[in-house]
Amino acid sequence: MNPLSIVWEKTRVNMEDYDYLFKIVLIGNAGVGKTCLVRRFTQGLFPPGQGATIGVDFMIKTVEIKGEKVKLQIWDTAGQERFRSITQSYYRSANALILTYDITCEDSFRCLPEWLREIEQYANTTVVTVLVGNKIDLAEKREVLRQRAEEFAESQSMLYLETSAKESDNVEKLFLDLACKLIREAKQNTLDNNDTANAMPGEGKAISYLSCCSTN
Ligand SMILES: Nc1nc2c(ncn2[C@@H]2O[C@H](COP(=O)(O)OP(=O)(O)OP(=O)(O)O)[C@@H](O)[C@H]2O)c(=O)[nH]1
Repeated sequence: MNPLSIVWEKTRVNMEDYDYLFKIVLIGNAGVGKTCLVRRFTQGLFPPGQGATIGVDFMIKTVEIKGEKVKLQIWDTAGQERFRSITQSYYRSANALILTYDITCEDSFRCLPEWLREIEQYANTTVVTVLVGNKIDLAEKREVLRQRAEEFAESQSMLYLETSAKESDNVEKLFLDLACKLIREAKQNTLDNNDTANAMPGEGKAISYLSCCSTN
């Protein structure tokens, strides 16, 4: 077979590999559990002695929702201040941001307005943002009341969820609910743009969503 046709075949297969492609970026203070959330969701494990992320890490997971294949590109950013200029460059093309804090660490909650300023400055205005309070397995050490976090999230038009990467509480729900919301918005957007006739499987829907989705 001509090598060119092999390349074309592969491209064609890849294009049909999924119905939607979404980019999700996790942000938040160092040590709140971003990497553990990603690894719990993508690999089903809680890594022992997880070290700090250097720069940005990347994982992919494809899930099936109501018969449609959804490819999630998940970007795990370093929370440390010194990596901020690198991580900011990943906001722009994100379809969704998971802003994470640690329910046992008041400081990580108090920094949220600073993170929101970053989002406002660097992310697309249409990005979907979810606030996540992680480490709920450490209930006895809780420093941030759920109601306070819920009210804060509502005031900022963010979705809110509490998770435990360690115990696997709400981790699947976090990513799957987010994927469902992104699909809904992509479909709405496709309808609004009336461009379904030209959409290629695994290609057109994501592209039209990426370019002009509406959120929250
Ligand atoms: N008890 C408990 N510990 C957790 C949980 N999630 C993460 N941790 C612990 O918190 C620490 C930091 O976790 P990471 O996932 O590395 O945090 P991070 O937000 O990615 O940190 P940076 O990469 O520095 O930004 C590690 O010691 C984890 O074992 C959780 O749900 N429960």
